[in-house]
Amino acid sequence: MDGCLHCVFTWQKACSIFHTQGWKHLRRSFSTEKVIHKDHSLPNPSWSKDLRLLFDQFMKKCEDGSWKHLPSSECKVPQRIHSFKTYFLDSKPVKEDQLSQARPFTRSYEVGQGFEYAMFYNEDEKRTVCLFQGGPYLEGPPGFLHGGALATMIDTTLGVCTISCMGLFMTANLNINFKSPIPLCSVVVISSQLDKVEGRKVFVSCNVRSVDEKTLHSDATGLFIKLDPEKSLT
Ligand SMILES: CCCCCC/C=C\CCCCCCCC(=O)SCCNC(=O)CCNC(=O)[C@H](O)C(C)(C)COP(=O)(O)OP(=O)(O)OC[C@H]1O[C@@H](n2cnc3c(N)ncnc32)[C@H](O)[C@@H]1OP(=O)(O)O
Repeated sequence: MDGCLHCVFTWQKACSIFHTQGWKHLRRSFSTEKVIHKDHSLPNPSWSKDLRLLFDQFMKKCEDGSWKHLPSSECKVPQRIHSFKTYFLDSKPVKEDQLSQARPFTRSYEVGQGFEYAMFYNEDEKRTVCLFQGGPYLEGPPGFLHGGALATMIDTTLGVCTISCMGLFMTANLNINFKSPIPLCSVVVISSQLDKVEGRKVFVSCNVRSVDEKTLHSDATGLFIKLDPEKSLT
């Protein structure tokens, strides 16, 4: 955990405050108070046995320090958001009343209905694993997970992999092969890794497998670009 901000704070809340109230407010939140928010990446009653077992297995792997659970209380992000401020500080691309409604997409459903997931990060191997259970509101074909919901989790996992390794980036390109449909409410493992860095470009990839690893549901590659402070996003 980075040194100077010893607060417990959700990544999601950080994004929300950052987007709705701006960088100054986010910075104030960190400099004047310790804010404690619920960690959404811990087991809850909606988690299936598979998800709990996998979560426990990965928590065990964390004991020797090789893997790290990435809780909602991750502290690194606000410092890394610093590099974003150039882009958002003075721009108002979205109306205030709309921004006040904003919330992180993957945490915007009731518990158990949408995206239930936990992520783990291995710094040495530059890998991030996401244990994902897609709830009933994420249906695509009857009884199966919507491809867009999987794309969201792939983007998020690759994004976290990139951000954990390299700082703040945005997705420029995402290529997904959907190989086998995912039964709704089942658990899959999204295993991602950083493949290559070329200047501002980071190439990452992942595969999505069933819990027993026998089914390859999907594989994907992503290109993330480090933002150029000289350019505005809006
Ligand atoms: C506020 C942040 C809070 C963060 C907190 C994190 C919390 C939780 C983590 C969750 C993780 C979630 C991850 C979700 C990620 C997203 O979904 S981001 C949203 C979707 N993406 C976008 O909206 C991006 C839109 N695009 C852009 O803004 C820009 O195109 C860009 C910023 C990506 C790049 O623009 P620019 O900086 O001008 O780059 P360029 O100079 O044009 O290009 C640089 C090099 O990259 C190559 N390149 C660019 N785009 C592509 C592409 N699509 N495909 C292939 N290559 C591309 C380009 O050719 C340049 O290459 P060279 O340098 O010439 O070799």
